[in-house]
Amino acid sequence: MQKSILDTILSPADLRALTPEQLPVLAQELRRFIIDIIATKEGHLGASLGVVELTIALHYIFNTPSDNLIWDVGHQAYGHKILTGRKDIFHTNRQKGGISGFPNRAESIYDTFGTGHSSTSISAALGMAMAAGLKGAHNRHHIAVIGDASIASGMAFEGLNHAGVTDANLLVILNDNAIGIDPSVGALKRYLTNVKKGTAREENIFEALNFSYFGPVDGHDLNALTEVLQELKKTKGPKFLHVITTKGKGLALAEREQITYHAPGKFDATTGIRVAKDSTPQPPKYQDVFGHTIVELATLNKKIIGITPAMPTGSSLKYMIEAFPDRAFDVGLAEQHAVTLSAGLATEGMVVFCNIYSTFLQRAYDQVIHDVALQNLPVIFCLDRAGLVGQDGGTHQGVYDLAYLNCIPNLIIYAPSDEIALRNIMYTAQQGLDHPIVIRYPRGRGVHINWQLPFKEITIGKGYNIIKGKKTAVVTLGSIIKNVLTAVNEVNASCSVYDMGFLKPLDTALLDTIFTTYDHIITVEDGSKIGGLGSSVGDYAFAKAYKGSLTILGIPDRFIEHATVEQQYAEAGISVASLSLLLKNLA
Ligand SMILES: Cc1ncc(C[n+]2csc(CCOP(=O)(O)OP(=O)(O)O)c2C)c(N)n1
Ligand SMILES: CC(=O)[C@@H](O)[C@H](O)COP(=O)(O)O
Ligand SMILES: [Mg+2]
Repeated sequence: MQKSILDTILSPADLRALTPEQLPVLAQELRRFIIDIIATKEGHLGASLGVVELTIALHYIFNTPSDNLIWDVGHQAYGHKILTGRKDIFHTNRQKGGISGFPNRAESIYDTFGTGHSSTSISAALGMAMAAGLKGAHNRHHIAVIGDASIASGMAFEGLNHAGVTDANLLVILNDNAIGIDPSVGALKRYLTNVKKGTAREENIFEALNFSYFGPVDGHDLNALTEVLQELKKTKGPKFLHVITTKGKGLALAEREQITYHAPGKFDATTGIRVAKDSTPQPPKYQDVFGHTIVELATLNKKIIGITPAMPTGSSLKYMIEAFPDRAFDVGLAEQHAVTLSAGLATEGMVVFCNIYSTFLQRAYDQVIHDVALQNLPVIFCLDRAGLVGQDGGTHQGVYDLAYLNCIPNLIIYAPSDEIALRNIMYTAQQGLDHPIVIRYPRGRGVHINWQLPFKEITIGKGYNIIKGKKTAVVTLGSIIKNVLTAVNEVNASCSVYDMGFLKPLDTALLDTIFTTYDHIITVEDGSKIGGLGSSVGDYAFAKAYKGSLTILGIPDRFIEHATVEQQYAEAGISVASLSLLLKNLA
């Protein structure tokens, strides 16, 4: 059988040997290859399909990896991976032991900078360009490809602001498809739309920032792309190229339903139709419990406001945005702004639910301390995707929140053991607390089919005994209790199980009882072992001169890479099997 052009590309050097006429054929093959693999292996789809031509053009014109190419977020880098020697292992994408779903420096010399969180590419590329300048390597090019949602983030502006006063050999390419995961929002989006329509009356803002501006260019026209990139190669200093693309390009359904096809799960590679989900009733996703409960509460409490930074679908705040468009806001890809905006709203007595994925709140750490906790403003943070998140891997793990929040005064920190507890703590929090509260819950589904029960108030700072046993107490919090209870039942362990619920305030009265009752305490959490529940219990045990032994289980002091959540639990020693083994040995 005759080899496809794609089969002959083992590295960008092979790509650069092609004639310009061969490039559109390669684009077709590359698109097909991505679709065929992602249809069964799952992953991010729309973003990579949208940059197929741009990816080919960049590796064709620039001398990668000597020229540095950085993909912002990195969820659109599948074509880049395939063209840079990873075609044969692309089917292992996002699986344990396989390649990462994001650029990763440990994986390839072509992945010049690890990404996953957005809006870092301009700063990183500028750093590389400045270093090259200092080393006298003035001919090397440094390219940041950033999306229209990601460029609206503060960090991207910080990079542009600095780059504009340098002579760095930096090329920023705006891949403008007018959508993030959800449609892009904000004044910048409006401006970019006007630029595309030729109706922008303002001075070009990128030129105003001292960038040489090129575009807008059709990002699916390989001739236009290669031509403009050649031109850019000859232009010195900071340059900006505005490329217009369609997310999901080449798969009709993905073009039409861009939100769904950002990461569609399994689908038919020919039709694009998604594989039907099991129709038997299932417990709800935690995100939907949040999304529907906030609508219920907002109906009763007119002061409730909902905030999300660019994740209305992922957080399910979209339900409130639909129901109460004047009280629920997608503020764009801007976690820092989301937190301080929430603080501002709280100063005026609004009851603000600020929903941010655990991993993305890392961006707004100072805002949590300086703008919320220090001023003791009762913002209600809902941290979705807390704990281990599975295939997104190391960049997206929500395992640091308990530790990085534990040390902040004034914060209440709660991890519901199930979706009913999530609902009840949301109800409790909106009644008015004296402090800000962080509610952290995992990716995925809860455990109850009937979860929409009447609200019950939760007592702040109170933990509970769930199972009574002898000698050993297992002390836990959050949804990981499911693994603990399953393990206890499986091995018929004669231990007690405590659901602390709150990391802060810690139920020290309950701990006092536990210290006097048990010789051995095991803490279990799906957060970093350092600084979370185990650390707090350990500190308190030390202060109380507890004579028994303490075993702390949680996420070890290393990054947990992509795998299924179950595999990641096993790696951390908190899977049902690992807990069963531990409890069995105790018995
Ligand atoms: C700091 C941060 N917040 C949120 C996200 C989640 N996220 C991943 S992709 C994405 C949208 C990116 O949109 P855009 O930059 O336009 O790229 P596109 O998907 O359109 O290629 C968001 C919000 C993230 N990765 N990082
Ligand atoms: C690339 C990125 O950051 C998002 O697309 C993320 O993968 C979403 O995660 P969920 O699938 O958990 O919403
Ligand atoms: Mg976009």
